[in-house]
Amino acid sequence: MSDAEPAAERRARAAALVRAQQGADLVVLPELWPLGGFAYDAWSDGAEPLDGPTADVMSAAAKAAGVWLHAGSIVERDPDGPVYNTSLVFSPSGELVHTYRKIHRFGFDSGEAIAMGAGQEIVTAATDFGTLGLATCYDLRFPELFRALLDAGAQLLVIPAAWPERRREHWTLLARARAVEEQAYVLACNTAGTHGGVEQAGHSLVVDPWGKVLAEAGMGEQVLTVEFDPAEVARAREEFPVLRDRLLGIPAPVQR
Ligand SMILES: O=C(O)CCC(=O)C(=O)O
Repeated sequence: MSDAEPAAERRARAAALVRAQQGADLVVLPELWPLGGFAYDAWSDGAEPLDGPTADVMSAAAKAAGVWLHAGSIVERDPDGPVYNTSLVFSPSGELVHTYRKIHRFGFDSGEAIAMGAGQEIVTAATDFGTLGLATCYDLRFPELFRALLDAGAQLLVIPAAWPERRREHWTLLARARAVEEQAYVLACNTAGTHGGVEQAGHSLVVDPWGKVLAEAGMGEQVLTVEFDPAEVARAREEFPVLRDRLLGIPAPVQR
């Protein structure tokens, strides 16, 4: 992905990649890819509604391939509010069945916390092969969100991202931590190339409920194809039932 590539070309290229995945169950794209990820100068002009050009193209691509499609995120223009970093999930018939507005906005060296509104809803998506739990990029650092997704029934945690190369160790470590902690699959799809001059980490990865990395991409743009058994979530939770030992209600701290 290069900063210079126009959104229409990115959409056409992404749609062709999705169409080529016929026979897959689920396809996942990264965060904010139509606008070149974290190139926040482009966000205001490039924001689009939920029935805008990215949704149109992705709906058609999901339908043509007959796949569940987590189409990464767009800058959503809400006519009544701010813009949001919003993920889109399409069914194999091309229907937009779920959206998720990123809850934790990245405020460190990015304008996201200023430019975007914060999502307020925990979102899960029931599919033919299990329940997806939706999170986006920086959300990965906040385990309480993933506990809430677990409690809402999530079995496969899907995390599109635009994570920079300089913190790649955190990306892979946190993806594995969330998988072990929630005893769930983690499907973490990251951008490659540069956004606004920032080198992206690539290294999309799929982690099983035991924390084992089943597949990991390199730094460049690539399609990562992974076969796994969603029933492993139930097996892992049964075989090593650590989630049963959760403290339901943290005791108040004692002053000594
Ligand atoms: O947390 C990080 O290190 C990166 C987060 C980020 O780039 C994002 O939320 O898009």
